Amino acid sequence: MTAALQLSDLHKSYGKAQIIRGVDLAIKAGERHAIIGPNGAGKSTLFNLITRRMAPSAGHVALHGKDLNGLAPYEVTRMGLSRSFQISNVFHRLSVFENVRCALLWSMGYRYSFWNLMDRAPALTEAADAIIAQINLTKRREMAAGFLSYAEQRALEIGLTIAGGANVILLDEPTAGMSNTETDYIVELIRKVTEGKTLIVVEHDMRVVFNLADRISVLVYGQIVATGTPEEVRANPKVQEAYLGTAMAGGH
Ligand SMILES: Nc1ncnc2c1ncn2[C@@H]1O[C@H](COP(=O)(O)OP(=O)(O)OP(=O)(O)O)[C@@H](O)[C@H]1O
Repeated sequence: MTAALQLSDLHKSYGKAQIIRGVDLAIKAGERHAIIGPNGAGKSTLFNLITRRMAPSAGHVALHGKDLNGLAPYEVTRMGLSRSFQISNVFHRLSVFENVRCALLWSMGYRYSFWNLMDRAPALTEAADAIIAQINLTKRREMAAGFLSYAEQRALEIGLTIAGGANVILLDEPTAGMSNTETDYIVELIRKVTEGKTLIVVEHDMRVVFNLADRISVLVYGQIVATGTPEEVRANPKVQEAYLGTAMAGGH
């Protein structure tokens, strides 16, 4: 079966600094895949290469078998790949509903100037409300996003990421800065909204990684040193070495 996402001998250098050094990875459709690794290992760079925010120095990324080389990021989005950012792209002054509707419009290729026109689009309202219900924010529908709690803002962020109906979702540290309770809440939410989709998540919290992921890849200095199920990765000596045993010890 064609992989949802296939990285082949992927390289990225900045001048003489080689940041991604020959990454090969096949992510299956419907898989939840976590990418972990020490700070500066190249995880965000890898995301930027996958989404075409950056062009690789060498190698290929293929989405559902189609080579992405030469495509613009928006073209990749249109092909069904969507990502969230470490820094939120929620509009704080807009309501929850307006934020979601905005993301839906973007995904359909409209510009913000069509805003009023879209007021008359019941189908759009219905679609926005369905997403708001999925991320458990129906009671906050009219609230300005800036007044939501941190966890709710991250939930909205996830809602915006899935709004376009993408079937490959990339989440960059979705639980960063959260308490344990908030983390558990967001993990459940991610599980729910990515059901049947392919998820690639960069995450530092090992509890989240081992809870959520079907498979894990460990990136160290721009190379994948291990890929496997949580059990396989936990038992891998190279991984234990990369983490000096510390982060893995808490990874239940
Ligand atoms: N535009 C750039 N020019 C030069 N070096 C860069 C650039 N962007 C990133 N780097 C370097 O590439 C390396 C990998 O960075 P990247 O942000 O991808 O790592 P990361 O694994 O996501 O780290 P973290 O876990 O801290 O977010 C770092 O050493 C960083 O300094």
